[in-house]
Amino acid sequence: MRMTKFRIYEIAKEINVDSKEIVSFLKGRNIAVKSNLSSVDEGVRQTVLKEMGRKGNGPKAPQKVQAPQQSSGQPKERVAPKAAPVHPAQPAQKDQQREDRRKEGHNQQGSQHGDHNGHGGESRRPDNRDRQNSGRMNQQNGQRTQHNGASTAHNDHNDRSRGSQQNHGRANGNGPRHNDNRDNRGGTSNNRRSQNNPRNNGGRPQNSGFNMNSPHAGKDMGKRNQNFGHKEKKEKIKGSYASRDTRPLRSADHMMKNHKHKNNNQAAPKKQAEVVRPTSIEVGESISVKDFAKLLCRDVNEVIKKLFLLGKMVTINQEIDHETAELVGMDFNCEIKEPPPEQDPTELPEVEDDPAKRKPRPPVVTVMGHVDHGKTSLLDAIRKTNVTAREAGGITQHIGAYRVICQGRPIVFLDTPGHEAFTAMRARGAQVTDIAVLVVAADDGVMPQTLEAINHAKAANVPVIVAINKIDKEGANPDFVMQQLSEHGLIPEAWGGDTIMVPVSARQKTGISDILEMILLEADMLELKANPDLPAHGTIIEAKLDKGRGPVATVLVDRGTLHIGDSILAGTTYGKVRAMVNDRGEKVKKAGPSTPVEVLGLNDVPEAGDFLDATDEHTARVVAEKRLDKQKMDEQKKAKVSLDDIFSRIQEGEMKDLNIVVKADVQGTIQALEQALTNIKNTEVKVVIVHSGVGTINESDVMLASASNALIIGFNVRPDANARKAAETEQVDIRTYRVIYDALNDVEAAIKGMLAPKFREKIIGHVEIRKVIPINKNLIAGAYVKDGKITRNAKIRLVRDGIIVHEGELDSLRRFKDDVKEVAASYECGLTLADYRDIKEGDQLEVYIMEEVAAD
Ligand SMILES: Nc1nc2c(ncn2[C@@H]2O[C@H](COP(=O)(O)OP(=O)(O)OP(=O)(O)O)[C@@H](O)[C@H]2O)c(=O)[nH]1
Repeated sequence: MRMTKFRIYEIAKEINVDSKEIVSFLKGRNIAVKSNLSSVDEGVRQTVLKEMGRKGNGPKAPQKVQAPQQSSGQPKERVAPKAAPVHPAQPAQKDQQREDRRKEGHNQQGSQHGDHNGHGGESRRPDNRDRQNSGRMNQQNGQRTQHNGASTAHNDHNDRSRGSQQNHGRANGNGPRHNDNRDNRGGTSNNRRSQNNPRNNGGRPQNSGFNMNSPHAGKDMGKRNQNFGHKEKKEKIKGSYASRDTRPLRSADHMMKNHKHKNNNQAAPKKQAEVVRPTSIEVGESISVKDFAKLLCRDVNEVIKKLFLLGKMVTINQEIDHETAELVGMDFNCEIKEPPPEQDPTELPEVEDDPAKRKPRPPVVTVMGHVDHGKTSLLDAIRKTNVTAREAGGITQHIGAYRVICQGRPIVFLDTPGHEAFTAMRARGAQVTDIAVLVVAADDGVMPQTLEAINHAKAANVPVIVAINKIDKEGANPDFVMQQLSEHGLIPEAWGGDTIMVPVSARQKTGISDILEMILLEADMLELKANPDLPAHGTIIEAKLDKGRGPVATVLVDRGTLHIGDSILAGTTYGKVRAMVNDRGEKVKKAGPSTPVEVLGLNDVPEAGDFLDATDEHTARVVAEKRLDKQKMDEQKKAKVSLDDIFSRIQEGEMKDLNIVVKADVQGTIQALEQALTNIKNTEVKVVIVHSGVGTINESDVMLASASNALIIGFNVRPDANARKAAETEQVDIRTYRVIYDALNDVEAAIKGMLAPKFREKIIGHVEIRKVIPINKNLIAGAYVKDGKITRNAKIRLVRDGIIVHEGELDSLRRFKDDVKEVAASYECGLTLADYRDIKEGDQLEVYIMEEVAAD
């Protein structure tokens, strides 16, 4: 910015002292000045104003004003104080003085203003000093000002009249007397008003200040033109705020003028400071031209012009899109940014987790395996040998997870063996397990649940370490187990694969430290790390309502550190950590990464698998409430993948893989089905068999399907009661078939979007055959309705040991000797099946109807 220079004589006028006095004052301070024409910078000027201003404003000042060289000859506009910033204290005083004097002068002059106006019209622009002192002059000149055309009084008169005009301008509308004099102010007054007092013209900047209502309008024009000359000069000298750059800033202009009006001397430099415009702004998808201009700090017309040049004809209230705003922004050297995405009210803002600040953390292990292969025994063996023995005074306590120490390093074990808890957790989106230990009994080998466990671990992408248990037993054959596992993709390291397999005996506690060492080795490979210095984030492992303690949740912290007193949010619950208890029943004050602790202080019982976060109290409560609202809404529309909506989900791009769990009565069928299903070709979707097995569809299948968002296809098999219940709560679609072709057709049709079933099967009850009585040639079944009901018209499915042996209809249904339409739960009945006689005691009947599905 160009440095503003001030002439000595200008400063002298400003503070009513002799220029020579200033020259000598400056010389005395070793500031090189030659004469009153020398110029000084703002700093020097401020010094002079400060040091000499007091003197200048003293009682001597009025006399100074009358000095001839100051009241005539010099182009006073050049020293117009608007351009010259002064010490802030002074103008305020001056303003006050001026206001007082204005009142006095005004009272004295009364209506005579009009008479003086003719002179005033030809007068020059007043300088600041004149205006400042005009009140005084009015007082001083007293009678003299009443003589029209008196040449000696002319200047004074002009000065005085301008002084009063200015004050009128400020006070305009405040009283009838001021209004009376409105016209008298003529061009000069209007000119000044237009520059100095936007309030007088409704805040609109006017260039002319020409008052059309004035009876002197014509005269005013002329005067205005003259005054323009002055004004232009002044603008040139000052690099004025009225320049092109600043003019569009109407509101800022307005403010400046108001400000100026109060303090003429301060205006110009401030004005320049306010012109600073943003170099970047945020604009959403669209914005109105008006708002855009406001953000840019530009006049709306400027923006419209730019848009016009871009070929867009828009009006002030019209919306422009982000891209257009970007183009305009470029022209104005302003970057147009996208606003940050809106925060999901049910989620906490992401915490910055700098990988460089992460520190190694202990691994979290889950033990899985087939029933009775020794999962619990292994967990007990590990706990006993590594917790109670090594950590004195510890009374192990079941909190859902525990820590053991091996080679001085902790390992965390989840207490619930089996893949059920693991998968249930995963179904909720939480994956706390780093490593899975698969227990396989050396005397039993790979069993159905072993395979399930393998598939669960694979689906979760968790590395598996195999514990070949019960090696102490007679008939134990670890090699055979290894071979079996190899067939299912787990090839032992000893055979060139990458699966660690450790022979152990949970009963004799052998191989325990080996397996722990292997866990640590695997953990090292995984490079498990977490930053302990962040706000805590963890997963709820277990939660219950304790009579004495209220909601108690076991949390496994996975990042950050949880402290007593932290405000926490867990699923839809929230609260403050009141107390924490570790797996040895000790009270702790903090819990870092991979530390399981019981947490007290939540307002309700969260669910296992919920995430826990430490955050501020308000956020915890608000987010929990929002989650509760969302949960309610979601429950209404929650649905897992079902054959019926596969197509629409493919269309929406939601589904790339169609995950299927296949269960069948014999292994051969599974293979055939798997092959046929994976052969279904579609460009958008790929069929993935996440698990397959022989036997009844069980709860574990449902949980795996839920976790993998899969559907279950059963071939000649049925879901058991637990599976049915789980499928209902987890909203898993189970489809059962008796002909491979039907199954393939359905899947294919669903993928192609052609599956439009008009009927859907609805199971209405379950009946157990308790006795089979042959009467004549018929076989009558004495049956008991276990749940729901059986109706005469219903269809039935005869299931023996989880396998469907017949599907058909009833021939008759009786209670005692009467034919009945239906028999309710807990009643006995007699029934015969249409065209089927192979009924045995213990057979189960699944009773169902085909329900019409409402068209979408
Ligand atoms: N001989 C021998 N028996 C064992 C060993 N480990 C476990 N057992 C026995 O095997 C049986 C089943 O052991 P659990 O630990 O209950 O097996 P699990 O896998 O937890 O069983 P579920 O909880 O029913 O799934 C028990 O009778 C144990 O005593 C072992 O290393 N050697």
